[in-house]
Amino acid sequence: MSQQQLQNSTSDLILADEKVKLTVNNLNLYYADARALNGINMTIPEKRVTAFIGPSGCGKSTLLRCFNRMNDLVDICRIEGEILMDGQNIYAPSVDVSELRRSVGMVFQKPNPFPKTIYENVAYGLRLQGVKDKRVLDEVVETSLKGAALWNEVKDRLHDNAFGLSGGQQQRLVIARAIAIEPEVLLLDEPASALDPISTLKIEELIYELKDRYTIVIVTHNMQQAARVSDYTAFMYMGDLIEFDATNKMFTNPSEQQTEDYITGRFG
Ligand SMILES: Nc1ncnc2c1ncn2[C@@H]1O[C@H](COP(=O)(O)OP(=O)(O)OP(=O)(O)O)[C@@H](O)[C@H]1O
Repeated sequence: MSQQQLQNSTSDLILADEKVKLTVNNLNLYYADARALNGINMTIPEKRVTAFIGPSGCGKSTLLRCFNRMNDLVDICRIEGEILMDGQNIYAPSVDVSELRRSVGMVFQKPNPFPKTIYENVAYGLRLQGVKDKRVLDEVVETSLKGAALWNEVKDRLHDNAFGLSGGQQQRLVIARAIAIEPEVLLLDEPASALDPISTLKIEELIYELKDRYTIVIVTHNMQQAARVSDYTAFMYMGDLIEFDATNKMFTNPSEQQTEDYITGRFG
């Protein structure tokens, strides 16, 4: 798939026509007394790729981490408002956070395979769930590695240590590990920023293929990447959501002057 095809295929989308997967209502987030997110309201459409762009420190990663409650791990972090997934508030007291993180997988900037074999990295989540049947594990490892476009490169070395893979292969392995437990949402925090251009292109193609099955939210510093891979783009600035629209519209005819200034490189 060429980069041109990646871009053109996303051109005629309208947010109002989409099925909603996640809804953010009046979300404020504080690190101690400093407010990092200011009254965010947005909907993330199902089985689409949504990109968060904006200058460093504007709150992209903070907002992304709200979707699987990773910010719970930060002591000084406090949240007001709600986030609904399929209509249920993921911040309700009854929510099982481990279960939420099973449904909402996350991949970070730096590939973080476990110090285990390629096979065991992918099988890890299933083993945690108590799956022991070798046929089931073999099958999930194979389908997940195929799903992450890595199978052909590793099928003859499944029992080698994952650290022997290249950075780009490690990142696809981490994606295979994430999809092995069949999440509904995949959060990608600058997944290609540590990779060379060819590995980056492979990750972008992979994102394009995965969106048929998952709702994908990606934080990226790279505007060309946002334009290539995403269906929808959110532009953030200093904790505010400035504009959120179909990517094609945002990059050709943004509604807000601030968005235009940012995407044309006038600031940020
Ligand atoms: N754990 C934390 N403790 C205190 N402040 C934090 C923490 N994480 C982020 N912040 C602050 O919250 C604000 C938003 O940061 P965040 O990392 O979400 O921005 P970002 O847009 O993802 O930036 P970048 O593109 O540089 O990664 C920044 O002012 C940052 O310093």
